[in-house]
Amino acid sequence: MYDKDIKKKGSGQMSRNEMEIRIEGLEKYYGKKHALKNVTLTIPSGMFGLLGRNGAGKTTLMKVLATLIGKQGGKVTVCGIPVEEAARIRRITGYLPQEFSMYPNMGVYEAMDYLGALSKMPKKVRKERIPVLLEKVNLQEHYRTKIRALSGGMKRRLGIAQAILHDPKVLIVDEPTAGLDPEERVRFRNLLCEIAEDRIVILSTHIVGDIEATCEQIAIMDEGEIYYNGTVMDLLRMTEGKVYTAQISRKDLAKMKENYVLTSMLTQGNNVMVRFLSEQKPQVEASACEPGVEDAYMYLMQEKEGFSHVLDLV
Ligand SMILES: Nc1ncnc2c1ncn2[C@@H]1O[C@H](COP(=O)(O)OP(=O)(O)OP(=O)(O)O)[C@@H](O)[C@H]1O
Repeated sequence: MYDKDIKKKGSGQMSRNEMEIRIEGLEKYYGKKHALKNVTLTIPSGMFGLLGRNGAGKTTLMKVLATLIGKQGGKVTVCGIPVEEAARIRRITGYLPQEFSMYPNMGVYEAMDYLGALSKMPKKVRKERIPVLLEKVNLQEHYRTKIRALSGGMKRRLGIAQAILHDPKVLIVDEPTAGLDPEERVRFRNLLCEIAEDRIVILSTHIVGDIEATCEQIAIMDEGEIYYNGTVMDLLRMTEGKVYTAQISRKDLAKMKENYVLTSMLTQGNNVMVRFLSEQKPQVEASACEPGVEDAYMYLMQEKEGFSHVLDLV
């Protein structure tokens, strides 16, 4: 339901404690499947990235925060409100799920207006707010366009507009850039950064580039557990001095793969430019280089699972 108090008490007036999500010892099971294992995390305001491969538990965590599913153990508060108080949380939270679909036969403005009416937003407020939001997501020229006729990127942007229609303090976005072309992906990330100026925005993704470009604070999840929580800068520092590049001949590639975790390869004629991880100075002729988030992620997974398993990720 639309909460008039949100207008009166903007996020700018909230105390620091109120503008964070606290998760302590969170446990979630689907039957016997242990999907979240003792998850402890504090999410501050701004853009927060949740990175992990498919099945890591990201969607499950997002759904608990959005009060779409319950939990079995632990304590979770969103801006000071316990997740058990679902109605209060929903008033301050916007959610864009992985599979987002919205009334395909309605026009863009019509659908937004309908959603606003459903949440009891007064007509006057809808008339003021919807045009501002559609301009923010760059759909101002598509008021009458039927939703089914929008491109994937436009639909995603409309998804954001509907998720922030009630001016939530928290926006949760699950895997938003999958399937978008590079231009749309950049536009979408920039939009999220803008929205995060005075909110908590959680971006869950398995695409390292999305995190690298937008988030200062991140968490890395795997098999229901948090393996890293901190700044991107600190994550990169962990991998400093462990990333190398080398030009090798194609015939040496198999051997290289046996000995090192390769984080990228670029074929150049009969040669291959490889980027790889090595704790010590490698035996092959190679130059040290600055780590990127992808290198750091692979390094972390190698630490966690051992060399042979991480090869499956490449
Ligand atoms: N409703 C469900 N019933 C049973 N198991 C589930 C259910 N939903 C998710 N799981 C399992 O819980 C684990 C975590 O799934 P989750 O969807 O949260 O991961 P994810 O990181 O979001 O991955 P993806 O990006 O593929 O959605 C997976 O092993 C998944 O198979």
